[in-house]
Amino acid sequence: MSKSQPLSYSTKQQVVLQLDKLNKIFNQGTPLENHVLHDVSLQVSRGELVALVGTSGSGKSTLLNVMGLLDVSSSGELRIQGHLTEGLTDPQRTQLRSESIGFVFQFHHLISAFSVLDNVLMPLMLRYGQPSKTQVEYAEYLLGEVGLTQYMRQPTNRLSGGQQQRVAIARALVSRPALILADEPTGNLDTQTADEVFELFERFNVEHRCAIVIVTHDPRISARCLRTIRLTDGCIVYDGASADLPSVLKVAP
Ligand SMILES: Nc1ncnc2c1ncn2[C@@H]1O[C@H](COP(=O)(O)OP(=O)(O)OP(=O)(O)O)[C@@H](O)[C@H]1O
Repeated sequence: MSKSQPLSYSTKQQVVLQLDKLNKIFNQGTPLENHVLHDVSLQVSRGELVALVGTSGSGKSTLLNVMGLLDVSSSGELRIQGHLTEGLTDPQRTQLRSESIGFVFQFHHLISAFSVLDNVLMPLMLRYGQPSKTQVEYAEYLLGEVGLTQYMRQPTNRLSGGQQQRVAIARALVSRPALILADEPTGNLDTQTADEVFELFERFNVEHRCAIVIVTHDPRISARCLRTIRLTDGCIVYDGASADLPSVLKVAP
């Protein structure tokens, strides 16, 4: 699978993410062994907006990292857009990740010395080198969509936390990924800014039909996702409509 050879998955593929009996054991076989994810099975389809919730240490970030090919599982199967990921080489995993997945983290990970526009273009520059005119225009369009046209040429460190998170969302979308993985993207924002940022996720979820999995401790945010997956000690204890989540499982954080 060379850099110039796109992966041959069907764009009609509706299941974007499929996990089958996935386990993650840190420090396996040592006295520090820590079995964090236990037989996690789930599917996420195109256009779904899913909240991933659970108490601190329940394994949410670990699961998100494995889903995003940032970490490997210890056993089980993970498919991204139909591609079985076990057995892929590192370059193949990188290619699949950059073609299929956009990431938004709590602390945005922007490069402060670069302009807002260059930060958004970064995934494309890493993949293709110099971005094309069409790609630059799309990045500019996305910055318009997140309300940052006037800041495009400024370094990101001049922006507020909410504005920086908007840049991170535009950056996650610039490759037109089928899947967005967001780890507490509103965690360090005030309530109003968190709501505004989440509204962007909602909008892009509808307009671009990307699947979004969002780790959150905020019950207001998870309630606005149609589906909630709840982890307890690395096991899925609930996967269904957010509206039907039993109140005993709603307890924050
Ligand atoms: N690299 C690692 N090596 C060993 N153990 C790890 C590693 N990363 C995470 N863990 C352990 O995995 C468990 C789950 O951590 P994780 O960060 O996934 O939880 P979380 O649900 O995201 O927590 P939080 O809500 O506090 O972010 C914890 O016991 C943590 O100590």
